[in-house]
Amino acid sequence: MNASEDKLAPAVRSILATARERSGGERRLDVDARSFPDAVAATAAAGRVPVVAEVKPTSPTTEGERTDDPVELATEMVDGGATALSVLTEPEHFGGSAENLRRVRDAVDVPVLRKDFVVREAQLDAIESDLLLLIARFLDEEGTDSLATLYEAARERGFQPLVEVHTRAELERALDVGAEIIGVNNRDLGKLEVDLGTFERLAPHVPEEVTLLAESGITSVGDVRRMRAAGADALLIGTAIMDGDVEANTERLTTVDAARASRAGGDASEATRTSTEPTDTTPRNTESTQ
Ligand SMILES: O=C(O)c1ccccc1NCC(=O)[C@H](O)[C@H](O)COP(=O)(O)O
Repeated sequence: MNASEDKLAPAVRSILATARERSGGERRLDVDARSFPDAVAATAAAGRVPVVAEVKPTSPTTEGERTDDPVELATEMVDGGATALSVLTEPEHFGGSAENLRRVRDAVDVPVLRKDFVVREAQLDAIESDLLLLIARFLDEEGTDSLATLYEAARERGFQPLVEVHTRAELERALDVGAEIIGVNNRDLGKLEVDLGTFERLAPHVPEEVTLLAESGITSVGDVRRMRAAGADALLIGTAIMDGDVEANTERLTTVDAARASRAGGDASEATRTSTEPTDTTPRNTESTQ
């Protein structure tokens, strides 16, 4: 175990160990991806909040497992207004599978994210998807490929890489490889605690041209407003959608009156706020780091 792995929650260490062992695909993929930035722009233009709804049967922080057919759940999410879907493919800790992703992507026409823990190039070829998650914290470590290598390899295959970060240093690494889609995970993989302030601290350091997602811990209409006010182009929501009526939950969280505010203090392209509620669009302290 290396020093940075030692700081991970036991469940996450186990996820990473399993991910390292996983085999890759048999042939190099060539993906014709559905554009995520275009889908986000279309949703925003229609006056709704762009949400990536996650098919997440279970997780280390969830009690029990949802065993509904993933295709039914995915269809309900799209009917509820989801801009894109995230499908867990990690089997042991999240109850996912590559087959779930294949079936969901065949059944819907929105972009679909492969939500897995990819650490080596060959693993990119396991299954087609539109978006592909690369978690900065897990890469550039012993036994993994570098973020730069995986980012380029994913792009060459036609994937749209979503680079996930949690700290300022990880954000800089994402920007260094030229990431065009970045997700700030509010969940700390060390303690598995959620703090929406993570997104608020990092968002001012993200250039406007990047498509920026706020991930994890978004449970209420108030949280949606808070993340949009901090500059989120889109929100990745799992638990709050999976818990109960999936279509109604998705609709509730996508129809919030919450235009995105500028991340750098200037005018954001879609910041045509109609809400009468006071909203903080002040630029954040650019000195703050994590
Ligand atoms: O969700 C977990 O318990 C978890 C534990 C360990 C590593 C990753 C984990 N989640 C992965 C995710 O990124 C979330 O599923 C996703 O951001 C949605 O989060 P939420 O809306 O809080 O379910």
